[in-house]
Amino acid sequence: PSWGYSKANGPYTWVSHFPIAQGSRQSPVDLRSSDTRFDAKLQPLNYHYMPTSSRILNNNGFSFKLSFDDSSDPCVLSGGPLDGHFRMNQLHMHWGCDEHAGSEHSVDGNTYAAELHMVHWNSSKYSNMQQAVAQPDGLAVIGVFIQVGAEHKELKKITDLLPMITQQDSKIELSGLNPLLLLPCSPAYWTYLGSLTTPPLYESVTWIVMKEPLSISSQQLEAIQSLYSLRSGKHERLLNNYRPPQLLAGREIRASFK
Ligand SMILES: NS(=O)(=O)c1ccco1
Ligand SMILES: [Zn+2]
Repeated sequence: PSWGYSKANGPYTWVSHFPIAQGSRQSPVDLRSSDTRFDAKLQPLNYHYMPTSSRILNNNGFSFKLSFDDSSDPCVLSGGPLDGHFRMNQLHMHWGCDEHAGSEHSVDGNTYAAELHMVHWNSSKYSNMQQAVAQPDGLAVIGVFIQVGAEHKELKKITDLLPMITQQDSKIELSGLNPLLLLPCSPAYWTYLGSLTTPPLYESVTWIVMKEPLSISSQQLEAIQSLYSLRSGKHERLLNNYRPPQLLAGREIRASFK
């Protein structure tokens, strides 16, 4: 069966078709304070983000994905640990089946209900996402932890539409989402060199994980957990689409904060 998150085709089986799963720069990782070092030379992140139109797709049982039209460059990331400019191509999420697990990265072993990923490709060096996706300096992904609490107004523009795309491969247009409002107030982040957390697991990602989580309401989390998938042949809820933490294998994790 093609890869997924069930026992038969989940993260521990991926190595059979994607040997890089046992590579030395795999993601996610546990962000352990004993492995992180404050780096005063880290620049602030610089977002040139503005409200943009996108299409939300229940992308065949891995997650829901908002694809942006990156032919112009409405959303560009630079600064922080990055050299050059990175264009946002898509954003998506990972979640569990309860609010205590679901994120991919963890902080000293603590996991969150979900994790938002904003995927950018290096538009200073490559001409599109497909060219950049397998290059060691090809991608930059911002990870934002999500916990249950107050409703999140901007994410509501997405979660309100999810009931319309519960069936796999269904899609819907969404205009006017402002990715800037999907970032936490604090600029504090961790950064390290890693990989895609889903096959093909390319070791092409400079990870930037924000320290401060976003809050969403329990109703919003339920809307996310109500997406369906046919991945495992059965028509069932798409849950626990997160990869467990991988070996740091000697990598350093830098913190932009003390
Ligand atoms: N989950 S993630 O952001 O590493 C990703 C992007 C594309 C494939 O996997
Ligand atoms: Zn992801």
